[in-house]
Amino acid sequence: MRTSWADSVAAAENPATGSSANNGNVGTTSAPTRPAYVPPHLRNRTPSSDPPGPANSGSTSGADRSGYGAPSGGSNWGGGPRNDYSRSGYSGGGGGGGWNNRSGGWDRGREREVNPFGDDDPTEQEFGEQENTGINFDAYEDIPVETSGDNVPPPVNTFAEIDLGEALNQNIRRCKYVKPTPVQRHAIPISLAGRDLMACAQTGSGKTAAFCFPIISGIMKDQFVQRRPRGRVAFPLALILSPTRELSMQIHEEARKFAYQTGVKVVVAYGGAPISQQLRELERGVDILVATPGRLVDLLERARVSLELIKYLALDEADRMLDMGFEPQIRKIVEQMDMPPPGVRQTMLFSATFPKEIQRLASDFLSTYIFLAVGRVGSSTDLIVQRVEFVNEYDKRSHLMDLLHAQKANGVNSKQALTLVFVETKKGADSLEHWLCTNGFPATTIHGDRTQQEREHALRSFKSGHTPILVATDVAARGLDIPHVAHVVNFDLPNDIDDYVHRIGRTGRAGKSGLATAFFNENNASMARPLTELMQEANQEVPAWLSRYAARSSYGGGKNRRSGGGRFGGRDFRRDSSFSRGGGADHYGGGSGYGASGGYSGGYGPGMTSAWD
Ligand SMILES: Nc1ncnc2c1ncn2[C@@H]1O[C@H](COP(=O)(O)OP(=O)(O)OP(=O)(O)O)[C@@H](O)[C@H]1O
Repeated sequence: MRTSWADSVAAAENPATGSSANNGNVGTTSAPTRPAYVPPHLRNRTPSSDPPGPANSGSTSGADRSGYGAPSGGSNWGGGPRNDYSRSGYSGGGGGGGWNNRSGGWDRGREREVNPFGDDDPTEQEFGEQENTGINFDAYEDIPVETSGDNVPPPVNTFAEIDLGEALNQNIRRCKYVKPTPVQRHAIPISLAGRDLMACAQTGSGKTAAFCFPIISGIMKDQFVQRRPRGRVAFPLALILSPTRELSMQIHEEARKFAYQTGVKVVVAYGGAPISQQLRELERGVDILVATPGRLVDLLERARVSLELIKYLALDEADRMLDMGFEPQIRKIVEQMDMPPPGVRQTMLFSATFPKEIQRLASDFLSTYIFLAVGRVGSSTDLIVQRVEFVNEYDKRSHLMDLLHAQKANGVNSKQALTLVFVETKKGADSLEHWLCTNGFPATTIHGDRTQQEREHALRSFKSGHTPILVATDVAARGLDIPHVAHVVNFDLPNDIDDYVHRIGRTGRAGKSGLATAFFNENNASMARPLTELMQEANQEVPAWLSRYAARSSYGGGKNRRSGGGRFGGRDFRRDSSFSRGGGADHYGGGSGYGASGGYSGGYGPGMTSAWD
């Protein structure tokens, strides 16, 4: 059996040169014919060289309760560099300066913009030290892909095949993305063709870039972007919504890298942080707004943001955004404010899981969309070794201790092998963190009762390896991309298999392997069957005792029906007759109005069902 620690820290092969796949002439041929790109918020304005003030600087000093180490510098969490966008840099102006032209104003802008890669010398060699040199793409080669919808644009094999623009291509090289991941291969051409998209791809497979690249590229290329008034109200062109503050911050950091020196300005707004700073940042102009729904509603109600000019709407973790907790806020933002309707704006929904009920809801927000499934909907990646152990409630702490001691005994450098422990409640998180610390294991915690400053500090401390154990509630379950998470422990199993998929997806990312251990006992009986099926799908060894639990349990509805039906049924809900309106030929017409009868089939074929009963 693979050992988690060795696996997770082993750098995969395929060191990237960073330039091989992107040496094509993408974007260069059309430059002379294009007019200069001037971001709309800078039009009608006299160029000036005075830099704006500091952007949201995040927290820096909150002492962690664990008392283990201070956060190291250079972390991506909070404390971000200033969005020091040079105004003169956007002028481009005459002399044939196009959006991919490096002369004139464009270059001046490049000099002044803070380098989000954390290195002031943006040479290819300097970027060679980045994380992504170890991607094992072979892990994704034979992944099944399903698309449905009308006239699906064909996938690409390289970034060079897509006209993203030279500035963006250069950032892709800086990120050491040598070639697109499968979801990027399919989703980027679809989005660039202007199509609405519902995309489902496994955790850690590069969905962020899949929606960021077309948005950035689209804004860069748009010669007819409306002039936007400057002043108290911000008029973003793209809106990216995500369910948690930390995920919004992460998307912002990523998008800033992708948008570096493109002239596209990315701003983030999330709760728990001072709104005044975010307002100042918005006033300076925004092309792409990354936000959590609550803070965005606040900004909209204060009339400080208008969605009138939105051309691109992306929902990350879209199924979470449309579940009962968030749906009213999302509907308010998307349907009841001034956002252009589906068909006028372009909408992209991404997640690793997409229950059919949520697909149906989501179709309200889309127009004639394409459904894309990379891998099985809601499946976990088989890069993650999944173990389930029977542990009674009262034994959980000592069992965790045994695991941690075993890891320590393996002598793996803790900075390269982080452990993320998921628990059910905020109190449980605090209490477990305290217990771990008093037993000599540096731990910190993230959950909804901590201040935003504490949350950000905890993440920085974990990410840097200063505190190699993070005890978390589901607030950390989705989207967070933390290198070196080698082990995810489900100390308390969630009640929903999709939550499990997202939690374990914090390891085994971007082609690397990882380990996930779940503590299972009588209280988790309802999870036995979906867990068993998920593990079988991912070619994991299922303990005999768990199979017996699964055989005893039955589905009485509830949340644990596998997303989209897994391998046993359809994925795109439009293919499921119980969701169609009269079974007509209109299944792929997209849009709203599918007469959902609530007849969720679960996707489990009769043969399969009997195998479990
Ligand atoms: N083409 C690429 N080449 C190399 N690395 C990549 C590529 N695309 C993305 N990555 C890296 O893969 C990691 C995972 O990407 P990302 O966070 O976008 O995954 P995700 O699919 O959104 O995951 P989740 O479902 O957990 O939100 C990131 O570190 C990212 O930088």
